[in-house]
Amino acid sequence: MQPLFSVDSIKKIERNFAKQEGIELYELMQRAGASAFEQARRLWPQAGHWLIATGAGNNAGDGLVVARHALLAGFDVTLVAIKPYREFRGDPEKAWQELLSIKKDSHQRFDILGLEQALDTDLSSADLVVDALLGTGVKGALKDEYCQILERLNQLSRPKLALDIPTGIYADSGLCSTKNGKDTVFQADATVSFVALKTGQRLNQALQYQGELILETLGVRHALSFGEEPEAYGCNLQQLKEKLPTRHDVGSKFDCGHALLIGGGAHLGGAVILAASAALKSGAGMVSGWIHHSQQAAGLSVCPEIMWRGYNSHSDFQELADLSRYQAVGFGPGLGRDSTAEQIFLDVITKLQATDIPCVLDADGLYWLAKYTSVPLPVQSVLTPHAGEACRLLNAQEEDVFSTGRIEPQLSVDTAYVTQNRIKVAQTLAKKYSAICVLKGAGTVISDGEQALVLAGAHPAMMTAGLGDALTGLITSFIAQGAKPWDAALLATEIHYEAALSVAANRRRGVTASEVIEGCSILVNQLDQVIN
Ligand SMILES: NC(=O)C1=CN([C@@H]2O[C@H](COP(=O)(O)OP(=O)(O)OC[C@H]3O[C@@H](n4cnc5c(N)ncnc54)[C@H](O)[C@@H]3O)[C@@H](O)[C@H]2O)[C@H](O)CC1
Ligand SMILES: [K+]
Repeated sequence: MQPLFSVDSIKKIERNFAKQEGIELYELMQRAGASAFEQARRLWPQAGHWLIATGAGNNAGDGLVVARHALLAGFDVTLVAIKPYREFRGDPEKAWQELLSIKKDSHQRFDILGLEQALDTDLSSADLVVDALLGTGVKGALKDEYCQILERLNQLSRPKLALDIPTGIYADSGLCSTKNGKDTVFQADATVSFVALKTGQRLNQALQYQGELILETLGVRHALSFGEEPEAYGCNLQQLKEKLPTRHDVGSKFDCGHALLIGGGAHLGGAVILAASAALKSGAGMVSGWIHHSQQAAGLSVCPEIMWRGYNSHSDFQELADLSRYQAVGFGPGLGRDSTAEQIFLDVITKLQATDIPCVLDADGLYWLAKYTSVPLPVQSVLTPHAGEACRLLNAQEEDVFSTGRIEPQLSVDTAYVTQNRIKVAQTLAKKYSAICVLKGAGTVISDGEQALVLAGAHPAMMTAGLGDALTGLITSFIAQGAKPWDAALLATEIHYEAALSVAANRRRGVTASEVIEGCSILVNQLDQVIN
């Protein structure tokens, strides 16, 4: 697993490491520039003319070290200096002096352009663009001169490398700077990040702008050994594959878990049908679906292997509600917000409390949970909110129900807050509801209130209805098959994402949840082969 640190922690780790090794921070800048240079050569060996744009801080210093290596290797270099080098102080000044001191061949080109000159010059002779404008030190919206040069650099159809983090991305949140509603960010093909990964590099717009993410530790082998707590950990499917429940050669459907999906109120069948299909196709031995009777025929025609049972009213539902035979319950997709749905919520949650059957709550299940925050959830329940649902759950107060009746909770945080504080929100929700929280979004954050993991990434094809229902079905299925809810949440989230990527291939639009469910089935079976 890969630790993800705040910028403050990274700075402390750098300082403590330098102290421990008896080296200066300038040595780290040297290593940063040298390693970025090597990575750029590896990625784009044909690049003979390097365009390096520098800002005003240590990130610019890293860029000047790259420039020195490029000149020493015999390449042409054009520097674009937003701040004049004569005004540099400290380590960036040292890097500048060292760059000036080298001897280059007379045929080598070495130009330095200020902002105005750069904007007036045809820069298309460069083979590679290196962004050393701003790194982790960026605060607030980018100043105009940075926006202007970024627009120009992004227009160049040349490979682009960002040093540490693309200019315009905030390293703690992964959000980006904007101006007049447009993102002002360097669009990198690759980013060479230094020392350790910053939390924001697995979240939000960073996923769109950083390209391939390469970590150069600069010798800091054990970032965890400097007393700084990571904010979260990143991990991938390779690291999770062992969590897939074992499937034996001999046995029956009764050995492979019975998952129950509850939802699909009147006119709302699609979501629970998708969730139940995902549970079945990811390996549950048996899947039952409880759905409004008006939707039952639709469920049967889509997936006759699922045991669909219809309810008309809450009293019908009570007759169905013997929950003891299931190993996991997925609750909420398309359930609805009427009084029947409310009764069903209270009924199911109360019944499950008396068992050790984990419950995965999604969609309208989360809506009702926000109305009844004080109703204890079954042990090891899993909540799967997106940002909007997370707001509702965060804002919900017990007194909403008990003192003021069922009103919409007072808004105190909004989705922008959730997006900006994804790790903290997932941790807070997990604590508040004593559950595992799977906060969906660009970089899904999973927390049990203590640890937090960032999984999956972002893909344009995933912005489509039904994908969340599929995830609910997958988590429920893995729990039913024997995985611990925490492991099931991690595994399902990553499989869901990887399957969506592979199903989407080159498509950015029009990928359906049904296709992703098929993709999950294929991926689960591939994992099975790898493990066995
Ligand atoms: N500490 C080390 O020795 C190492 C650092 N590395 C690299 O350093 C950067 C972080 O450097 P820092 O000087 O803290 O910040 P920046 O270079 O990113 O920028 C600071 C610079 O930018 C100005 N500024 C801030 N906000 C804005 C804004 N919105 N618009 C315009 N300008 C802004 C601010 O005034 C400062 O002048 C890190 O990312 C690494 O690349 C090395 O990795 C190794 C060791
Ligand atoms: K940068």
